[in-house]
Amino acid sequence: MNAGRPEAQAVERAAEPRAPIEARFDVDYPGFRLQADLQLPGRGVTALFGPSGSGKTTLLRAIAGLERHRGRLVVGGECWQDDARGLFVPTHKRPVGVVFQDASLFEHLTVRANLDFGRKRITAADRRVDFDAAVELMGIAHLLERKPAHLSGGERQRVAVARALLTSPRLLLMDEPLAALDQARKREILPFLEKLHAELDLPILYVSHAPDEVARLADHLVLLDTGRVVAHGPLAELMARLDLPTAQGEDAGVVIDGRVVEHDLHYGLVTIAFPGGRVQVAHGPEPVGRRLRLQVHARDVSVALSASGDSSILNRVAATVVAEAPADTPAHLLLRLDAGGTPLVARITRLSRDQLGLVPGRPVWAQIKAVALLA
Ligand SMILES: Nc1ncnc2c1ncn2[C@@H]1O[C@H](COP(=O)(O)OP(=O)(O)OP(=O)(O)O)[C@@H](O)[C@H]1O
Repeated sequence: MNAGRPEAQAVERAAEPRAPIEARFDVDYPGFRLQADLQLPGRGVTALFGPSGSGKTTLLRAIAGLERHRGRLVVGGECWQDDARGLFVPTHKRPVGVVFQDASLFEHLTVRANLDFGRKRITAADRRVDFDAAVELMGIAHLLERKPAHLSGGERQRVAVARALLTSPRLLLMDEPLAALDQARKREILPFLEKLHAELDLPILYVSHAPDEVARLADHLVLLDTGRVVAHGPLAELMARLDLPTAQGEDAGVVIDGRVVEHDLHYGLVTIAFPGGRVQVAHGPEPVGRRLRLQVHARDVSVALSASGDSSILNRVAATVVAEAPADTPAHLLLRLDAGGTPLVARITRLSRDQLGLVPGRPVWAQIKAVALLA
């Protein structure tokens, strides 16, 4: 173990802007074509999101170099593939960590030996993630002497993530790492992935078709459909777009990054502020100043013309109607609202729209029935 070694660095916490990831690929399978030309942020979590068969895994594997397709790829300023120059860095030479749906650990080795396998793939000089730090980050210290057969699904995935980190990657690729887990295991591992995100300055590409995971973990979103990039950009911006498939269905809604500003111990509420407003939600342990992500579903937002407090709905935010779009039933529509710079989406009936005259430019009050705290 590297405990106490002065040169061992737990994490990289560089504050300087990171070179973006440039990925251009043209994949031609019989009956399926993927064309992507993306510039992705060099830090944070980018989710590749889309329906089954849209090309998420194909794109991830092309980036890992597991399959060779036509394209160009630059990560952290290093070119890993450039067809124009005949350059293709083979996958085992790329500083990339990959975590798949099934943890694919060596069953005959202990957790410690599995982790050592990851660590020994690179020379001491190239090591940027310390053994103890990776173990601590994934909360697996108590599992080190066990064999994988004696781990739960969530624990296996945490070991797989730690093993990937110990290869000191410049990029972490995760292909539906939670898909094989039940809801309880998923809930167990999500906080570790959040910690990974918060503490490591390592860009992560995360394939998922679960909207709740994406809302919770992603900063940036790439929406794929039948091999095409439908849209990509910051998560909050894309979730508020009415013209994208994400605006439809039960999970439609916005994510808002806010900050805890006050606790009301008497009523057990915590106030979270964001540009343009504040909401109160059931009290949690989060200290004042803590940044939190909120999710507000379109189905939980209604619209009123006055700020009448004559209702049990606690959270009302002044907003302006920006635009409307069809919803999933002919009776409903989606309204995009602007609450002092923070977008909200409301799913209301067409009848209400006409009765209240909710046209673009109209000042309104957004009544928020429920707010989910995501992190
Ligand atoms: N090696 C291959 N040869 C031929 N076709 C392939 C190959 N790999 C994937 N495909 C096809 O490419 C398309 C995209 O598959 P891909 O696995 O990338 O989708 P996905 O978005 O990750 O789907 P899912 O969410 O179901 O995992 C599919 O139609 C699939 O059948």
